[in-house]
Amino acid sequence: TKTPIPELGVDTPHTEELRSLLERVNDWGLDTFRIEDLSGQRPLTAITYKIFQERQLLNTYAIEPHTLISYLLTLEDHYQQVPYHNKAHGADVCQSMHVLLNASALDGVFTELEVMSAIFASAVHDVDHPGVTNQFLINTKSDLAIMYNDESVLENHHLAVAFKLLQANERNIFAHLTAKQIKTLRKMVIDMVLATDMSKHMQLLADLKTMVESKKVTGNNIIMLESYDDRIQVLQNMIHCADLSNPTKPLDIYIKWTDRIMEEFWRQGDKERDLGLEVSPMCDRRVASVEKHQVGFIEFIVHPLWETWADLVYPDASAILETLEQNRDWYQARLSSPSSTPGTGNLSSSPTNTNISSSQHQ
Ligand SMILES: COc1ccc(C2=NN(C(C)C)C(=O)[C@@H]3CC=CC[C@H]23)cc1C#CC(=O)NCc1ccccc1
Ligand SMILES: [Mg+2]
Ligand SMILES: [Zn+2]
Repeated sequence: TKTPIPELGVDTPHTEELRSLLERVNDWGLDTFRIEDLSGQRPLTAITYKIFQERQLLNTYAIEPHTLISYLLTLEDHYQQVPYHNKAHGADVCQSMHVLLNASALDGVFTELEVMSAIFASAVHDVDHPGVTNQFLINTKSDLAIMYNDESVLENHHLAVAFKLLQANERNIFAHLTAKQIKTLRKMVIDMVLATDMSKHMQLLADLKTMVESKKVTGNNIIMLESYDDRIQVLQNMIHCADLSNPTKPLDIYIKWTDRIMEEFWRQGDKERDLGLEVSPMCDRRVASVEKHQVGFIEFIVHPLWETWADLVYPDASAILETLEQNRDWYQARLSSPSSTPGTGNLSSSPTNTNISSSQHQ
């Protein structure tokens, strides 16, 4: 005798439009911002519920729809209202992960349980993010840094919150899994979310490159992964790619994510300045040397990762890599040519105090 669940899992007057947008849940570049508006500010619940249905996970694991909705709504409410690391980012990484899992080179490679672990991990991966970096939490001797001894502080916290929320019976979506299945799921989710700590990036990428060099495939180009280490390594790189996927999306969407992360970095810089701490790189809104950071972020972090991922699942991620390179070229062209705005002269040789506001992105 519970209240009936709305068709799309969330209460909205835009059912028709939201339904047709969610039909495109398998496509790269789905507009998460539009889903946020049409779902009554419930992008994470709407998208994750759709993906669980799409993959038949409710049937496979006897998950009660009410229980899934109850968990997702509570999870979503535990994402903080910060500029970037909010519920829309959680929804975006979850949907990006869902698309990456569909690569034909990975067809039949992962079990249903591994797939559910990956979708769950991406949905929860930044829950209760306070909008500041691990280094900031460590520098300010925060309770979280004390709790986790300065090691992957945020990522440990996201995991603890996500699993804590499962302890209520009405939210325990894994109630009908066997003890062995829960043990496997828990370990894989922990390994994936911990891999989203950027301090693990270089090691993850090095291991992925080694795997690509020694890649073994079946007759129809499907990747063979024998050990747990190989399987979790691919899933860790997959969630890391999803977490670093903003620059691979359509430019208008990429720019919106960039505006959000910069505002979040700049607010951290404001806090550091107020606390008399040294302002972190990328975090000073007064010295936003955007061009240097932007090129650095894509050139040294995002492109090397996606180039290697595109090798692993060749040719499934080629269009994604192409969009990334187009977006990079667009930014570089803008930053090296004289800006249309009078008085700023040639940006690339401009004083570092050139502050490219988001309005100039258009
Ligand atoms: C979406 O853009 C981003 C999205 C995410 C991040 C992250 N950075 N980091 C580290 C590398 C500092 C994290 O640990 C975060 C947490 C986990 C994963 C990655 C996150 C950075 C950017 C950027 C930029 C960047 O330079 N734009 C500069 C720029 C400004 C205006 C116009 C164009 C470009
Ligand atoms: Mg994170
Ligand atoms: Zn994230």
